[in-house]
Amino acid sequence: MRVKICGITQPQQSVAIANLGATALGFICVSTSPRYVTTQQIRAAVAQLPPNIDRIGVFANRTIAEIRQIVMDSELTGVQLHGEEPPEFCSLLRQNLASVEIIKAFRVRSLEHLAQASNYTEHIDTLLLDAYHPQQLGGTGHTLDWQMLQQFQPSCPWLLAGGLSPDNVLAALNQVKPDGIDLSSGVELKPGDKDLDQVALLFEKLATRNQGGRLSLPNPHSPISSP
Ligand SMILES: O=C(O)c1ccccc1NCC(=O)[C@H](O)[C@H](O)COP(=O)(O)O
Repeated sequence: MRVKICGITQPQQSVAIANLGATALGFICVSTSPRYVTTQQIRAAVAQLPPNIDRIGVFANRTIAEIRQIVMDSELTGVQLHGEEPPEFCSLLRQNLASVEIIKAFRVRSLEHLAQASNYTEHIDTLLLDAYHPQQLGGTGHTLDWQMLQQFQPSCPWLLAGGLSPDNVLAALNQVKPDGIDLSSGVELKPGDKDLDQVALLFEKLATRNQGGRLSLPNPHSPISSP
């Protein structure tokens, strides 16, 4: 299963978190976030990473030209759209960023709202479901209604986000069957400063579950993901 740890700001933490088992790291390119990082900071954070770790830039309501520039300058392998980007925008971005994973974050307000996710699946690589908050775009620490997601089976891979932590991740995965998970504030000391003990605990918990025999699903864009 993919495990993305988001909101990395410190180079030494990015390597440590990859070594603990993360398959993807997220870098917040939204300037209003307390986890915001510049292109220079991302470059420093990804410089020592093994090539199989996905490097995802998180954007909200930016232009294609702006996203493309940051992707190129920061050597990102994926883009996560966390704003109000419509399906047509995702499609155009995909055409402009060949072989870069396009993840559309959906901040779920209700079951009716969740139904709109199907409008995106043919234009993106991966969906991410996150908690809705009227003032915050992400990193809220709020969980989704997992019961509501029990039947959620989109036609593309999807990641579960929103308030996950070592304490609740197994309960979430008992109810919901995503292709991967995304965590930020649940493994933090303070915004942008990850708690490596909590990250280690997360992977210990996930390992107990993996002993049950589930196979890992790699990112199809990863250079070493082919059989
Ligand atoms: O984390 C932020 O500060 C942020 C700001 C603006 C847009 C998106 C942001 N985070 C996106 C993520 O992928 C987080 O990991 C996701 O929202 C889950 O966060 P959390 O509930 O803290 O685990």
